[in-house]
Formats: sequence, structure tokens, C-alpha cells
Amino acid sequence: MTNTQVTLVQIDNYGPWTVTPEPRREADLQTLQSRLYADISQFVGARDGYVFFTRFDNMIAVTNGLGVDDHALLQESIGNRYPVTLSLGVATDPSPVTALSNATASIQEAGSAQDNDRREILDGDVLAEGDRTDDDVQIAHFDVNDATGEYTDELNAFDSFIEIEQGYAELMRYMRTAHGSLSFFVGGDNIIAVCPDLEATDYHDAIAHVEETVDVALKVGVGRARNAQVAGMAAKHALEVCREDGSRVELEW
Ligand SMILES: Nc1nc2c(ncn2[C@@H]2O[C@H](COP(=O)(O)OP(=O)(O)OP(=O)(O)O)[C@@H](O)[C@H]2O)c(=O)[nH]1
Repeated sequence: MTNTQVTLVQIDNYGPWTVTPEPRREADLQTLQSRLYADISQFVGARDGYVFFTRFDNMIAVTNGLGVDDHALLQESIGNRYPVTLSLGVATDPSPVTALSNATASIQEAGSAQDNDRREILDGDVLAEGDRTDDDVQIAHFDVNDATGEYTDELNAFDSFIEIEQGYAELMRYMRTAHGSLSFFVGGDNIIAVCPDLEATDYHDAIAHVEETVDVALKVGVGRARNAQVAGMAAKHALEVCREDGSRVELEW
């Protein structure tokens, strides 16, 4: 059974900082946010987790395999190198959205995101090493069918983006509502969903729903493992099987 460890990463008091002493240049904020995301992705990825940029001021990570010490080191390293600090909430649950809700609560209980005195919270529980299993994380890697032929080579870049985002919006809402899954746009035409124990029929239903609702055709490869990196790599291999044999759903286990 899945047991997803989710970490909410929240920049402390970021809103006020962006306008103090007066509004900061937008390009500088964009640069800060993307560099911060890159650094966190490298740190978490080197420990076999995944992190998604989400809203940039709040990022969501799958951190099975990262302990309390890893989380504390991330806070220390970012605090030493950036003009902002991070609060981290961690929780584990068979349902990814429940894990995220609990991780969020542990930060919210310590104070507001815009509270100058609430800084570098590290709260919640990590999975004990002895409780980890090879089924803890289920990752589904979705991809738009022939995005290059349908959109990239046919429409202007913005209209292509609208089509891809429509597919993303419908999928993320469906997977959240029907399954408590967390789905993230990761660039190009790719969406990665962090899922509980789902079956092939669940993925067929999700793909059918998106196609019926917004006319975007998806395929998906799914993997599971003790961490996001291994589960995600299995999902990518499964997606390659879809490409080879034309199937829409492949589970790699
Ligand atoms: N984040 C991420 N992006 C990817 C990955 N593979 C492809 N992309 C992005 O997706 C875009 C489209 O590539 P593909 O999905 O291979 O192309 P396609 O035209 O949809 O073709 P098929 O997937 O074979 O139907 C690329 O330009 C990349 O931006 C991946 O594994 N991860």
C-alpha cells in the first residue's frame, strides 16, 4: 500500500518581502523563485525525491527517504544563501492529499505565511526507515499524445500552451477529486501525478474524462517504488512502452 511522505515548502513572509521597502523588480523575483526551485529540486532530487514548483512561494515535494536532518540541512543551506527562509511541514499517509493537508496544518498551526515572527518552522513526522516499503510511492507520468504534431508544429506557442494547460487543469482537478492525487505540470506536455494505490481502470477513466471534457488526448505510464525517483523512472519506462505499442495506460509492476 502507498505511504507517501509529502513536504510542504513555504517561503516565510514572502509577500511582504516582495514589496519592502517598495515593490521589487519583477524580473528579479522571477529569477529568485526559479533559482530557489532549482536548488531545492537538486537537493531533494539528489536524495531521490521529487519537488514540484506549484506556486513557487509554496512548493510540494515527495520526500520518502529524506529524514528530519535532511530537511533541517535544506533550511540551513537556503537560509545561508538566499534573502528568504523556508518553513517545512512533513506528513505521511496512504493518500497524497491527506499527507499534504497534514503537512500544511503543521505549518499553519505555527502562524501565518505572512507573519514576520514565524520563520524556519520544521514540523511533522517522517517515515521511520524500518517502515518503508517498495510500494510507498506511486507516480503516474502523463503525456499529451503527439503534442508536437497536434499543437507545437501547428499553432503559435501561446495557443499550444492554452491547449496543454486545459488538459492539465482538467486532469489535476479530476485526479484530486476522484482519487486524492496531486498532479503537477512539469514542462512541455508532461504532467506528473502522485497517486494512492490506483488500478489501470482508474487511469483509463481519467484519460477518458479529460478527452471528453477538453478534447486533449493523454497517455500515462505508472511506476511504484520506495521513493519518487525510482517510481518516476519506472513510469517513464512505462510511457515508452505506450509509445511503442500505442497503448494509453501502462503499469510497470
Ligand atoms: N518534464 C519532462 N518533459 C518532457 C519529458 N519528455 C518530453 N518532455 C517534454 O515534452 C515535449 C514533447 O515531447 P514528447 O512528449 O516526446 O512529444 P510528442 O509530440 O507528444 O510525442 P509522443 O509523446 O510520442 O506522443 C518536449 O519538448 C519536452 O518539453 C519528460 O520526461 N519530462
